[in-house]
Amino acid sequence: MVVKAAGLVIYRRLAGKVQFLLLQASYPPHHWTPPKGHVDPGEDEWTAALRETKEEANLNKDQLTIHETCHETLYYEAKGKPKSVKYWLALLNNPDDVTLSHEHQNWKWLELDDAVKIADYAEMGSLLRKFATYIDNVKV
Ligand SMILES: Nc1ncnc2c1ncn2[C@H]1C[C@H](O)[C@@H](COP(=O)(O)OP(=O)(O)OP(=O)(O)O)O1
Ligand SMILES: [Mg+2]
Repeated sequence: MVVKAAGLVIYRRLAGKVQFLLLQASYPPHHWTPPKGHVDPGEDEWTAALRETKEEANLNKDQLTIHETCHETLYYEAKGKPKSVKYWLALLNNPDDVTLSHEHQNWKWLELDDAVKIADYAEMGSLLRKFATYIDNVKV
């Protein structure tokens, strides 16, 4: 059985630069990921992605422009079990504050190369690069 999770890759535009939001887990290995978490029984991935974003970063759907057609699913092994994480891309409309839950100890807004470095896992790096290309092509 695959453990399902979902989240949002949130970015903002600041001084002409695109920055991605990454949260650092408050437990080992203190890894950095976008807001995301487990899909509850009976819940779909979209609903879980929004719920986890609210719980982990205190950002609501109405603060975001979600690019519904830009999404990707990562597959990896976590705690000995196969896990899937579906991410959608979302713009934070205004430079609003992030508030963390106890699950995270820090957050950063990072431009693409720094985000790829801190996110560490190769597939997450590819996902961020793909989403950045999508952002470059978004008509503003
Ligand atoms: N993209 C990835 N590829 C491989 N391993 C990863 C990746 N992201 C995180 N991990 C590792 C870090 C941890 O050792 C383990 C579980 O991390 P993660 O999937 O972030 O779940 P989590 O239990 O910390 O939080 P959540 O409840 O938000 O899913 O997998
Ligand atoms: Mg989580």
